[in-house]
Amino acid sequence: MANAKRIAPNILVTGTPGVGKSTLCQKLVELTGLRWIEISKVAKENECIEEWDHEYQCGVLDEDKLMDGLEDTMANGGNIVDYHSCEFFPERWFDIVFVLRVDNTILYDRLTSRGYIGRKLEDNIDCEIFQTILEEAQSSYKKEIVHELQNRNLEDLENNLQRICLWLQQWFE
Ligand SMILES: Nc1ncnc2c1ncn2[C@@H]1O[C@H](COP(=O)(O)OP(=O)(O)O)[C@@H](O)[C@H]1O
Repeated sequence: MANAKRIAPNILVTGTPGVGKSTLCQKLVELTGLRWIEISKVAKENECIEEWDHEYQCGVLDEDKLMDGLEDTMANGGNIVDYHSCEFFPERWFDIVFVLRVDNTILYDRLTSRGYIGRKLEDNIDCEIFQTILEEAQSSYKKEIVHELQNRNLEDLENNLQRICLWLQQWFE
């Protein structure tokens, strides 16, 4: 079994930028004590950025270097991985995958208040409208471990936290 040696499960939280991954992960860490792995941050700290994409104002990942660096941590389990893409992670790493979703009008407001404009703003809105990350997750992981979670407001957030904590409790049992 892929998770035979894990002391705790590995959770992937993914979705378009602005859907609320960091907010959810921060709360999950407080509730569960699991380790939060923010891929963008880890990539920067470990020099896993190959180049800078000027149009999108973001780094292009050296995926192989990043994966090698995370392998031992992931093998032990107990991690919540947070990233806006998911197809390049090894499938065996994750016990469950959550894809956060929001209505595009809500996402628009969140991204404009973050300072996104022009192409970067439009492409991220399109990414959500065309459910690109959900489809990416469904084609990269077993369908039964991929869960779509609406994350429009604080009530959704609360429900999502409860649902994930319940799943975790069952995993430990
Ligand atoms: N469930 C929610 N309800 C209302 N606002 C939220 C919710 N989740 C996140 N936000 C807000 O949306 C913005 C983007 O959230 P963030 O967690 O940074 O998203 P991501 O990590 O996916 O880019 C932040 O301003 C955050 O406060």
